[in-house]
Amino acid sequence: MFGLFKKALNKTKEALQTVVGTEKKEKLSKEIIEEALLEADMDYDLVEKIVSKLPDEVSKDKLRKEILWYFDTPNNKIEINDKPYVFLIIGVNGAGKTTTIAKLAHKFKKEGKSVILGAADTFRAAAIEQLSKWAEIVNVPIIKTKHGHDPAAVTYDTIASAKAKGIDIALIDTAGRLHNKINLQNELKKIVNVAKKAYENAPHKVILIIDGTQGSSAINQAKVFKEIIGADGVIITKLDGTAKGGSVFTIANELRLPIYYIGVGEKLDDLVEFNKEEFVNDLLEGLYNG
Ligand SMILES: Nc1nc2c(ncn2[C@@H]2O[C@H](COP(=O)(O)OP(=O)(O)OP(=O)(O)O)[C@@H](O)[C@H]2O)c(=O)[nH]1
Repeated sequence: MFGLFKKALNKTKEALQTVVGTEKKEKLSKEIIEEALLEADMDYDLVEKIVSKLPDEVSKDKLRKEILWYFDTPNNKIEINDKPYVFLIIGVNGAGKTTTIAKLAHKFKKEGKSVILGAADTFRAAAIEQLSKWAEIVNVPIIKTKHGHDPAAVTYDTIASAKAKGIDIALIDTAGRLHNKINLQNELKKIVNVAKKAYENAPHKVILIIDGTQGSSAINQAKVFKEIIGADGVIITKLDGTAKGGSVFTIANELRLPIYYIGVGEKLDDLVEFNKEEFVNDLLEGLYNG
């Protein structure tokens, strides 16, 4: 069970070790803990809250309890309880939407479910091509249209096709950047309305993809998406590529949304279901070196 987040926290561990060293520790001083958590990019206010409750010398267990106390995100698993179950994937360009859709498709297929993709990011030709390549690799059908065509129509066709063919899950990609915020808002709202026309329960989950390497700018962009369309939860990508593992706490606290998965690499299997206790355990293992 443990160690699931080791790959995600590899670089963060290295950053922590620049502060605490590499030998195993029973206790750490609260000053060192403060410095290490800030080094891992945990939000300053959060670090201050945690540290204010600590004695001078702190055991791993004590610190685990304090961090979990402030890590106020529910462990929400996605339960596929309808057919088709429709996911709308939103987020800025480059956050990892396309790769994450491929990883989700791969995961659901491994669980024996059928999947269809919808290429509703019609704003960029490359996005349609990229998703088509993934569909081929994962071996799932894809509904697509020409660059510039109506993304709501692609959404409708994807859901209608899932219904007609008895497909379990539809994963729909969306554009991350239009000409401006109003355009983006109008397009996403239209996609949601049309999804409901295709199937009244859709979309079952609107998932916001956040680039874990981007720090506070990613959080501000995520807030814009949450504000204009709403989201049920997030997936944080590229945690393997950053020493900012502490940003997971900031994202959870600022957005107040469940974290469903963490992206830990560019391969199809590099997607880990999030669990806050395990995540904190792995982070503390990095801090106390064991
Ligand atoms: N290391 C690492 N790289 C990732 C992860 N997820 C995505 N990437 C990489 O990040 C880059 C951007 O990912 P895309 O999936 O193309 O991002 P996107 O949001 O769909 O971007 P557009 O297609 O430009 O809208 C690619 O090079 C991916 O391989 C991850 O969890 N870890």
